[in-house]
Amino acid sequence: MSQSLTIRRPDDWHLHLRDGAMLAAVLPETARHFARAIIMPNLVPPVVTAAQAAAYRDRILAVLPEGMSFEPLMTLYLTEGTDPADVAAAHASDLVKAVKLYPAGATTNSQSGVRDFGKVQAVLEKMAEIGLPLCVHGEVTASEVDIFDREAVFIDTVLDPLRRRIPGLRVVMEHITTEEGVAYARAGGPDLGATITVHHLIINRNAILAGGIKPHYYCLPVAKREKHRLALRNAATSGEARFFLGTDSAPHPDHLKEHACGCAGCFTATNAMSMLAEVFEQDGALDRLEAFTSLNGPAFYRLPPNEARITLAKGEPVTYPAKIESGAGPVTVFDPGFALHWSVTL
Ligand SMILES: NC(=O)N[C@@H](CC(=O)O)C(=O)O
Ligand SMILES: [Zn+2]
Ligand SMILES: [Zn+2]
Repeated sequence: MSQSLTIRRPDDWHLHLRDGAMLAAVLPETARHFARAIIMPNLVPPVVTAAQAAAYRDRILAVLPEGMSFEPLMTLYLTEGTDPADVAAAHASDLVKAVKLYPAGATTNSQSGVRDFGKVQAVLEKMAEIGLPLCVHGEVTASEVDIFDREAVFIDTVLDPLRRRIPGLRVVMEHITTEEGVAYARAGGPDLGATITVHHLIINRNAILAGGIKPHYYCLPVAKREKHRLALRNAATSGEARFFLGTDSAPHPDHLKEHACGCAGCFTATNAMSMLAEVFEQDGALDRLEAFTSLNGPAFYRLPPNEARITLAKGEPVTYPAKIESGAGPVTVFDPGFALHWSVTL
């Protein structure tokens, strides 16, 4: 018997589109299935001001293929020099949907991020006042903290004190990877959300390190032990409003992934929905896929869910390209390590 599932068109609440030829190459991979996405601002140089966000939005829309519709939801990269008035104006004009906090040095292109939180207190207070969410890459960067502990330590030593200092600040814990992240998100009120990637639902740290080093499974935050993957599966498939999809699809050309100092990031835009349907089916939770991909994110961001629908159909194993061409060389599509049977049919 063939099976199919119709859900509201999904959105991606954490996406890297890059710029130039890479942008043109990866945008259709997302726009094929997703109506909207929160666009990460970690370009070089970063998207710091409202004017830069408006220009980036125009560059994205300029390379959107004929016949595709897609709405980029822009973000600003928080720096110690960010002007609260510029942030408020960008929000008031409806251009910007969130501000992104990168602790300096935490991840790809985060060197302009925050070192001294005292310097961003005023802008965070302004954001709390106007209800503009702060998207947080939640890892400490101290070299003495083990890389597998950096998320849990961040929650205790940075995120929780920050939320206490600025009551009412709306926060999205981006790409959570630990049971501590799940528990903290669950304990927060309606002003706290958390995105979960597709790849962190599928791999644990063995995928990166056992049987030879696998650079295409390396991302930040790095995948953790199996118990953490299971906690993420439980959260994503629970239907709980605070958890929603942010793929963190993060393309890097293969020559920079397969490198002595390989870049962090998994490229999942191409097969994200097929992988998610497979994962939710494995967990007997297909009836909660729509909440995760299409309902909980808009509700957190106070946007209407999409009216359009997509249909996923189950059949013979799906074929998808192993790599896409990017102008900067091929980009490997994330390989979940098992066959996918669900495809987006319309
Ligand atoms: N997730 C990643 O491993 N990489 C992201 C940055 C980020 O989201 O931390 C990137 O921009 O490549
Ligand atoms: Zn990040
Ligand atoms: Zn990211």
